[in-house]
Amino acid sequence: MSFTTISVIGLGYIGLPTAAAFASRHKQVVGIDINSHAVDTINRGEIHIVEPELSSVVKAAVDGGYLRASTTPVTADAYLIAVPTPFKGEHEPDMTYVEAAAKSIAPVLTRGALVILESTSPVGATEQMADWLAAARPDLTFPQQAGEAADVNIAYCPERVLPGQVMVELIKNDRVIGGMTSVCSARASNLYKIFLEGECVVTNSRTAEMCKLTENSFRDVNIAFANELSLICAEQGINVWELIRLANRHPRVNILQPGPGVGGHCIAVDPWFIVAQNPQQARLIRTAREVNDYKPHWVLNQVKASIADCLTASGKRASEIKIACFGLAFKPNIDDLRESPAMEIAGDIAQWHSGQTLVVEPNIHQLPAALRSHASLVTTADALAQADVLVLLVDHNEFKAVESSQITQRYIVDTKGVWR
Ligand SMILES: NC(=O)c1ccc[n+]([C@@H]2O[C@H](COP(=O)([O-])OP(=O)(O)OC[C@H]3O[C@@H](n4cnc5c(N)ncnc54)[C@H](O)[C@@H]3O)[C@@H](O)[C@H]2O)c1
Ligand SMILES: CC(=O)N[C@@H]1[C@@H](OP(=O)(O)OP(=O)(O)OC[C@H]2O[C@@H](n3ccc(=O)[nH]c3=O)[C@H](O)[C@@H]2O)O[C@H](CO)[C@@H](O)[C@@H]1O
Repeated sequence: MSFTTISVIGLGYIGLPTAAAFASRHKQVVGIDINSHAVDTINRGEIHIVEPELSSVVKAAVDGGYLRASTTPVTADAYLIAVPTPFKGEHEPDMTYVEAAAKSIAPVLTRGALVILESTSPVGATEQMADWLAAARPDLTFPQQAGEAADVNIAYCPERVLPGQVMVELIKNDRVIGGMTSVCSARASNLYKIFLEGECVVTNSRTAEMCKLTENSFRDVNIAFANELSLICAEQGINVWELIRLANRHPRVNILQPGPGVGGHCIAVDPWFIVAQNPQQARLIRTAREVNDYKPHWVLNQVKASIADCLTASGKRASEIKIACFGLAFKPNIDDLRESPAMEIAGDIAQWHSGQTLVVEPNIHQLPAALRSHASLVTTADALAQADVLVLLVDHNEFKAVESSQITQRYIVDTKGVWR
């Protein structure tokens, strides 16, 4: 059965580009979101998030009549669920958004529908989602009871696009297809082939769930290695950036870069899903999370030491010292502040420091509420002209473009090795 109508549930960083990609191939796409501001914005042909090349694709899709957004679920041939899966409490996966999304589409499901879970999820989540749908629709059969002959097909197909390059990677990346049966996998592959240039690699739903968690845990562990090296090098008086450059000249060594910590919606979150389900086995994965989560505290201590040096050398009072934090986003050249170590560090500095805290973040127009009363948003030029202590937290292109002649300060904490 082919796909004429497609519904994407959750129109955020993943759902909106996915909906726009299907619509750009002239499928009839209805995006569903509980956020009416997002829905209204999309229906005007505009976007509520920052992602290169997304806005023109959404505008063309909406203007062409292929994409519309709504707060009310509608019947479709295929449903893709891309709602948040954060953690709650002691790093337990919070599946309440997936549960709500599944329950919201259950009433409009029809025989022959395909439901795909794209949200990053713990192992077993797709089977759980199938149970929620089956409980809500006893008149339809699902793969658990009916196998290949089920009325509704279900698959887990994780998303692995890199924020900042979503519109390219969405099309080009290979995609893992974890159908609950082989029919589910075949149908899910056919759906993605509407826009996919990469390959569809078929497995079962549990392996596909674990594959997504594995990819991000692999990266987290490797970044933790780099962050641990940065602590060791500071102790030993060695430049960690030079050290890594040299070690990476070995044909089989490829160390990642240290930074202020690991942020974002994914790498700082997903490894915990493995730890939560496998507390005895996942020792390295847990330690990597702890190493990366410790890094912002270490940076804060470096900043405090720098301020102490500045106080001694300048004879100023602490309240007269101006600190400038460069960057709030969780990685370079994006506006996403979620789970950002830079935000955490800037927030802690602003709370703790009795003098002025200046913040430079070229990708936002207003400081987030948590910072607004303790810090001011300024330009790079103003921060460089006014501050006594510079704290570089994100390697945005704008900061990389600063000439060494523009930096007159002696007190610099550079977490990304940009102003070495
Ligand atoms: N952002 C990424 O880089 C990325 C990459 C790969 C996988 N993922 C995963 O994809 C999923 C979505 O992430 P995101 O970054 O797009 O999140 P997001 O917060 O940007 O977007 C999620 C959207 O879902 C909406 N929503 C919440 N509950 C809903 C419901 N019941 N019905 C309809 N809409 C609902 C929210 O209003 C929001 O607009 C998560 O599981 C995430 O881990 C994200
Ligand atoms: C396996 C993988 O690649 N997964 C990607 C990842 O996307 P992301 O944008 O979250 O990933 P990163 O760019 O790695 O950034 C994460 C944090 O790590 C910091 N960092 C990075 C490299 C480094 O050498 N040193 C660092 O310190 C960086 O500053 C930032 O805070 O998860 C998405 C959602 O699941 C995936 O879809 C996407 O494929």
